[in-house]
Amino acid sequence: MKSPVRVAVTGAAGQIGYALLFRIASGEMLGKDQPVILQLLDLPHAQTAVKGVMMELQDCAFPLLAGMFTTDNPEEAFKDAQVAILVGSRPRSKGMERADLLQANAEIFTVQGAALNKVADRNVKVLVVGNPANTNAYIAMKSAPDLPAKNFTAMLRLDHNRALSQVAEKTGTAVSDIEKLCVWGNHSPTMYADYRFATVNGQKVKDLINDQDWNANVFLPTVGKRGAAIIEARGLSSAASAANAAIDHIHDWWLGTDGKWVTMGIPSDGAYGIPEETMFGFPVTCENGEYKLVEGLEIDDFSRERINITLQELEEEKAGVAHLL
Ligand SMILES: NC(=O)C1=CN([C@@H]2O[C@H](COP(=O)(O)OP(=O)(O)OC[C@H]3O[C@@H](n4cnc5c(N)ncnc54)[C@H](O)[C@@H]3O)[C@@H](O)[C@H]2O)C=CC1
Ligand SMILES: O=C([O-])CC(=O)C(=O)O
Repeated sequence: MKSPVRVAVTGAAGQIGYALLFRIASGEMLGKDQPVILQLLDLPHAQTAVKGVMMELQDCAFPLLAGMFTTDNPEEAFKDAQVAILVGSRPRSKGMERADLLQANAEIFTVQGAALNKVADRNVKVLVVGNPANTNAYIAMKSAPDLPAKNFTAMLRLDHNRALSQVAEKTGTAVSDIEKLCVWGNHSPTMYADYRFATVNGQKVKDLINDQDWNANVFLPTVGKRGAAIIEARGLSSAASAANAAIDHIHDWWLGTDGKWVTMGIPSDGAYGIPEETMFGFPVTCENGEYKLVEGLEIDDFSRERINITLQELEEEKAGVAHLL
């Protein structure tokens, strides 16, 4: 039996938490032979609700759930954590712009970055889900100077999965057969989902679709505004699909992708003209617990324009929180 992995999850009482914790405990994230200890964080007023979720986790009798606790203290929640999924933040409500969220959430991520810096396992894999995810991840990274910057990532996987499904529907193919798709930039409507390199059963997706008008005017807006469409329809932001994307992101980072491309928000090393440290969605492959940037892709004029738009938004978000760092 492997020794348990400590997984910290913030916002444990929230709707993403409810869709996420059971799947972590059942082994879908780190493998069906990997015991886990859940270290849950939420605000003081939410502790009773987290205890209710823990009662349900207990009632599932998951063989891989080796322990769990809840706390409102980040330094307790992140103690020795090997995986930290930072979900807790204020979600966007109907009519609210993401920029409005920036300020309120920035403060949360300076505190949590500092706590990770102090108490987490030195190889902790951090995934920021709470919006604005890229900038929150950047803040956490900058607040944790003693941890390697590469340990901090932001969730672009939901955009990636949304793009996969749209491409599969358009081409009448199976999502599982599509390879080499990626999403560049910010987790926001400016993200640039890019199927120029994608293949399905060896055929080029670009040739199968062969419709730049659909790309620019249907595909990109559909993927980019999907979160808002779900809020409009449900009255609540995406939760199950977001939790699923978080599982995919950590699963692939931990267990590898067998050479397949996935999208992760990672601190830039300067590649593709993205300034160093910018938390940016890039195509990566994962192996031996590390992600690796897919390098050397050609960036055409349309792509450069789209990448610049999402980069500019990230630079503005970064400037908006500079006084906190
Ligand atoms: N990156 C992505 O693709 C996606 C990100 N999101 C974001 O995920 C976040 C969470 O969404 P939901 O679970 O739907 O929200 P929710 O409101 O249902 O749950 C948030 C939870 O976080 C807790 N919380 C707030 N501040 C906290 C703090 N400082 N420390 C610990 N816990 C704290 C709240 O008490 C609450 O239990 C939102 O920011 C949302 O916008 C949602 C969907 C996709
Ligand atoms: O749009 C939102 O606020 C929630 C979110 O991040 C998404 O569904 O992509």
